[in-house]
Amino acid sequence: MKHLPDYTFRTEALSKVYGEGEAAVHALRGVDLEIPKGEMVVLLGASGSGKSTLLNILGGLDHASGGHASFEGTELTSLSDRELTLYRRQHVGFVFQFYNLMPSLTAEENVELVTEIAQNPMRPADALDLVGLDARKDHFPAQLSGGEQQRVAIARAIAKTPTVLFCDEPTGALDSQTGRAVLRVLKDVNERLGTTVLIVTHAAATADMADRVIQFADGMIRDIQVNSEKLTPDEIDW
Ligand SMILES: Nc1ncnc2c1ncn2[C@@H]1O[C@H](COP(=O)(O)OP(=O)(O)OP(=O)(O)O)[C@@H](O)[C@H]1O
Repeated sequence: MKHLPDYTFRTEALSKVYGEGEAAVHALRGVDLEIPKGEMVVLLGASGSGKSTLLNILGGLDHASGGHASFEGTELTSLSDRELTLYRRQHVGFVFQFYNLMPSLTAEENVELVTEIAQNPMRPADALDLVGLDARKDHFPAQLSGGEQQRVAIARAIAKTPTVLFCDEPTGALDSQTGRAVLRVLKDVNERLGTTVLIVTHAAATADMADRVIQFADGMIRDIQVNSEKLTPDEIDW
């Protein structure tokens, strides 16, 4: 019997239009996609090609205008706002370019903000340990480097043990050495926790460490590449 892979996400003819009439922007124009469980996926494409829009729809932050998108077989496009909120809370972690940490809280307290409302959280100290910051848990964001702050943001995102981790330009504000450290953490999360990881980035070299590389252009997928061999964050040519 043929083994069918389990998919975290599938989309079919997914479209998104912002605005109406002459001001309408067609951000997604029919996206067909399958993302198998547990993969690390990199989305590349020029500015304005629709990458963040796709992430926002798959992450339950925005509604599609047409087509289908499913998460583990559940149709996201037919969920109410309340159901999308529950979906995000249970299954989705987000990491953004700017870390969005609360400046008046320590690293550990920033992570606790999430674990307090999560269904099946890790201990905040364990999440910080996983990103290599256990020794910095009592530090405030201003006492941490950019890369360390991003690792706190990753700890916060993974502490609720999400099924999927969305990262929009996670290394965009970091130098190459610090960026590598952040990518090592993302790879670790993917491999050790089995979390499906989607990374939107302009750093094209990141693609070499992905299982799957999706190239976007003008709201459509231009190319999908499956890597038979992956490089480590230390091997990629930044
Ligand atoms: N809220 C919005 N209202 C109107 N247009 C929008 C909105 N969000 C995005 N767009 C437009 O949709 C298109 C796709 O934007 P999107 O942010 O998805 O692209 P992107 O590939 O993520 O770009 P970047 O790499 O610059 O982040 C762009 O033309 C953008 O201007």
